[in-house]
Amino acid sequence: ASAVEKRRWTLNDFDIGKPLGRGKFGHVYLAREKRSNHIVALKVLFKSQLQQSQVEHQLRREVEIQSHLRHSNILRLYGYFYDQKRIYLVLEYAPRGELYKELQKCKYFSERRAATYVASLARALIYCHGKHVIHRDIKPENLLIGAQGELKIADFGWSVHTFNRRRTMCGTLDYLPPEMVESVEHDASVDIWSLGVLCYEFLYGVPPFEAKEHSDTYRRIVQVDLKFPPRPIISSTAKDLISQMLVKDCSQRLPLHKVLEHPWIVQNAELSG
Ligand SMILES: COc1ccc(C(=O)Nc2ccccc2)cc1NC(=O)CCSc1ncnc(N)c1Br
Repeated sequence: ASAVEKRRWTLNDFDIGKPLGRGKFGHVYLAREKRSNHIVALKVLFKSQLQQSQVEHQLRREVEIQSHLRHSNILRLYGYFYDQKRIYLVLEYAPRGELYKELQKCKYFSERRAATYVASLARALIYCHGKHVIHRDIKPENLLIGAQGELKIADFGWSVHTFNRRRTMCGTLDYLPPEMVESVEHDASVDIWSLGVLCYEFLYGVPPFEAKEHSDTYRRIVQVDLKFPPRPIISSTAKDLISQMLVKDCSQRLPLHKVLEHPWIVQNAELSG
């Protein structure tokens, strides 16, 4: 049986360790599954909170989606169990923690590090789209770092299967493409836009359409008001890739497999990344 084989887990199957952070709707703890000694992250969600936010169906869909996803750049959801008041998610533990903290610490990443992350995210999204799953909420807060420094997409709180494309507004505005901000039909190309926003933020330390007021961010997104600051100095190939992903017409955005062939990625991404 695998290290964390899926059985009817209860809380007694785990030794609970330090708190790892406050994820969406709940707290996350380091934990060890007693039988296998396997280290995991245990996320505790309160049923009452899920009920009042009407996200139980979302969680059920997410658990269903995650059970079919196996990719080194996607954080595993090994399984779940519940008791009277709580639902517990047994998650893969990412030993090097949260990417956004790393970005805050470094201010911005080198072009090699940014390209390595973008390449691994592109591969993870190609894998998801191949399974008709769009993520729709790729942002630094949802990214973790594995033991070898590799990126792990960690929260599918808003993912949907493409056949039931939703118009719901979700997550912060910064990462949403025009079609979601204007809440019209959207498809897998939303993840290409978000990857472009992420690439910009990895290189400059701030998202491209950031503004004080929500309404200004909204306007900058729908107008694709993309500007490249003079500092830090970024290569023209990096700007070219970002400009090909942050395109208003979703059918004109650079497809993910073309992202992996772009000169900036080919010249800068570490293969292992
Ligand atoms: C596959 O990862 C998830 C899958 C699902 C959900 C989730 O809450 N879904 C959800 C919750 C309510 C309603 C609808 C969806 C959340 C995560 N992941 C997380 O919350 C990340 C927890 S923080 C952490 N985890 C590992 N190693 C670390 N070092 C850290 Br820090």
